[in-house]
Amino acid sequence: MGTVIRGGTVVTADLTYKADILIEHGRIAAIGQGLTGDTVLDASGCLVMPGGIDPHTHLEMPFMGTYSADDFDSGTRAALAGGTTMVVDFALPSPGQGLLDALQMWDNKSGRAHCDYSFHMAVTWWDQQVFDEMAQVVDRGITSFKHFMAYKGALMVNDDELFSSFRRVGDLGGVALVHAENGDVVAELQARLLAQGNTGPEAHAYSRPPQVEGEATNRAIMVADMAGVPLYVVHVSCEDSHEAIRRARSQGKRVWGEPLIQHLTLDESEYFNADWDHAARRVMSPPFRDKRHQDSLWAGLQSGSLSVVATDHCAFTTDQKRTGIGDFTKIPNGTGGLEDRMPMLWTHGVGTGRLTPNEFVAVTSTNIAKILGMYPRKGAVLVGSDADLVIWDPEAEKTITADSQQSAIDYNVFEGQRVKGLPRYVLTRGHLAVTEGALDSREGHGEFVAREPRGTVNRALSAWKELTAPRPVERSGIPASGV
Ligand SMILES: NC(=O)NCCC(=O)O
Ligand SMILES: [Zn+2]
Ligand SMILES: [Zn+2]
Repeated sequence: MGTVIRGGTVVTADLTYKADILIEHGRIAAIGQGLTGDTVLDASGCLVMPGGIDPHTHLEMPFMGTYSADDFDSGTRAALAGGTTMVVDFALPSPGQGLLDALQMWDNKSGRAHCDYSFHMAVTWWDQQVFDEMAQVVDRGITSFKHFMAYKGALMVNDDELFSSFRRVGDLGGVALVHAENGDVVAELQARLLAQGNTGPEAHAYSRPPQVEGEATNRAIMVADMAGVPLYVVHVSCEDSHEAIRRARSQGKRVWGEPLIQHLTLDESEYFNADWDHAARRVMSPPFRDKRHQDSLWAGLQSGSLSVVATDHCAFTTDQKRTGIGDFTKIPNGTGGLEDRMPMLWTHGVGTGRLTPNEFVAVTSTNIAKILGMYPRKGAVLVGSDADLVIWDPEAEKTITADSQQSAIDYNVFEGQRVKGLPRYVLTRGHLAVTEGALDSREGHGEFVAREPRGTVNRALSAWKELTAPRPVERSGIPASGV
């Protein structure tokens, strides 16, 4: 007979209405009035929404000489506790490593997941093997390929590699992702700052001004346009990058931008804290910005020029951060946020009137499900969709604290923040994983979600590129050669 969610208000990206929901075999079986089931969850006073999807996590990622501290166990527990029912992580080949080989490593790690997951494949180097294996990666349901324009000497790819890879992704019907920062300029600024005796975490922010992000975002947009591939810009932190995306979209280019909850709610003053640990714990790339940039990001979500709110969850312990004492370039880059994204965005977005509840659903779930080719299995409240649902109590409150979090690290960048709006229940494919903050999730419950290439945006872009492709002019009378 299944589980019934009774008496709530269903909120999707485009609709708000009162209805019960019946769940059977992990999927939504019926939506209507007066539904019955073996188990009844009381949703009175609550909103029933698609579970959050975080398309940007780095769980157990090898990076800067260490591994990010949250793995698929603690990371997906954190996700569920905060109302996120799916994560998309990055399979990251080390330079010279094959894509399929890297995928095998990520397959092994993800067996511990408590919620569903998928992968983006990173392109960190380029040759014929990478070109060939990209097709097999797409056949396995991974249709998005990430490129780092920063991290020179490690993950960074150059423009020729970027163009070749973007063309390949376009031909395979996928989406190109970029971390857009000019890695050459960052490396120069880092060296100069260190030489001048700027060794503390604040120098991390000085070494990555908004211009390095704006320049790289513009470049990636132009390269993607020439390659004929849809582009998704991760962790957009500033007006300089947002402006490039906004302009591209107004010109009809297929570009999406993803701000993070950290950039929306924390600012650069964190790096000037007198406590080294406090500042280093917040070192991430791009760094936090000033209020003007934050306002730009919020406006982008309101106007639709930015599409998705993610976390880039890449958590390091204080001990790991301390590797960079005396040299800010050695502080592992990354912050957490998986458990806090939904409550923080609700509090600072819906709670302030910047976002409607429907817009909240769009930017935390539905938009990315469409962009990545998994809608309406994910990101929807429809009969047949996976029962990944969050029953959201807009009146429930808590104070964020590391002591009560699922994440394995010893601090929380949002420590002490009061949030209003929390999950009453969270269901992952029908399994009740969270009840008012108490977790009852299962390690290994999470399943890999294969995605479809050649979505509607790809097809439209391909049709346009084909129509406007260079063609030789047919000429009847070609003059004889002068020789
Ligand atoms: N963002 C960050 O600082 N760390 C994670 C890796 C990345 O996304 O660049
Ligand atoms: Zn990045
Ligand atoms: Zn990232």
